[in-house]
Amino acid sequence: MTYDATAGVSGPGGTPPGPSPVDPSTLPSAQDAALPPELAEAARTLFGDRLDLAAAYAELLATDGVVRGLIGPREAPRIWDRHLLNCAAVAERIPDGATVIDVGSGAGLPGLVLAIARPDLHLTLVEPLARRTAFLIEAVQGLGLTRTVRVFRGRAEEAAAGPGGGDPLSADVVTARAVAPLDRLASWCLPLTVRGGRLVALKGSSVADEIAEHAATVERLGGGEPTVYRCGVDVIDPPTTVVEIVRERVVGPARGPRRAKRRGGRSRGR
Ligand SMILES: C[S@@+](CC[C@H](N)C(=O)[O-])C[C@H]1O[C@@H](n2cnc3c(N)ncnc32)[C@H](O)[C@@H]1O
Repeated sequence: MTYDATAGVSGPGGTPPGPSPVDPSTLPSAQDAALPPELAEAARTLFGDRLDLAAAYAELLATDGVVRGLIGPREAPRIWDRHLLNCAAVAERIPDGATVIDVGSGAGLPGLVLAIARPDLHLTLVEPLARRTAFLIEAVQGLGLTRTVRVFRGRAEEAAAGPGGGDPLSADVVTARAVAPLDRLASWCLPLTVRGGRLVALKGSSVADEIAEHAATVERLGGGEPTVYRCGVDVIDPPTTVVEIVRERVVGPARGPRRAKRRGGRSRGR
């Protein structure tokens, strides 16, 4: 596990080996990441004057991201609607100047997209896999986001415990997309959230079933009632569905069965 507060460089030769060599004729091109004209208005609304930066990230995903096996080749032509716009819409749920931890960032979704759309946020991208964090570090540097984004290599549970015996990571908002079912997500993400802060999980159409199944566990973990919001209404179609859970109570780690207390207070050694 490494804690990279400055999004340090993965220099030439420093990148772990990716998948086996690819036939150059099948390599994705920057063309695949071109913003489709029908999405241009939504992209301008969501990224404003950072649209060029979003386009640079789209290109990186569609080329390097595909070659290094971080996203599937079939995703390249869908990068804007399924990934960038879908994730950027969630920015409306995040308060000004908030600290944000994105758990299971993968290739930077939604964390890097939020950093691009919202320069007022401070983000930590939490991702355990070396190949992915190498890509993230390079992307953060290449896109000029080192002032507001850092990359933590490790699992959410390790970040919450305090990396290398240091301070635990925490943030006002913890985001996650396509990482785990709601019960596991809450157990990983609520400990990373400040009290009164919230988990914002991007979910699909079956979110109501997931909430029904896991609400009791979420409550036990100190979470409030899960609430569903639709983001980007009238901007993207379909809007992005998120479920939010406020960390209402700080619950300690699970303990074993309680021992019966002795009468008369603490026991004395004999
Ligand atoms: C299906 S990918 C989704 C990546 C990205 N969020 C997206 O939407 O494209 C799930 C990611 O979660 C990461 N992950 C799995 N368990 C994790 C944990 N306990 N803590 C942090 N990340 C985790 C995986 O390494 C993987 O990159």
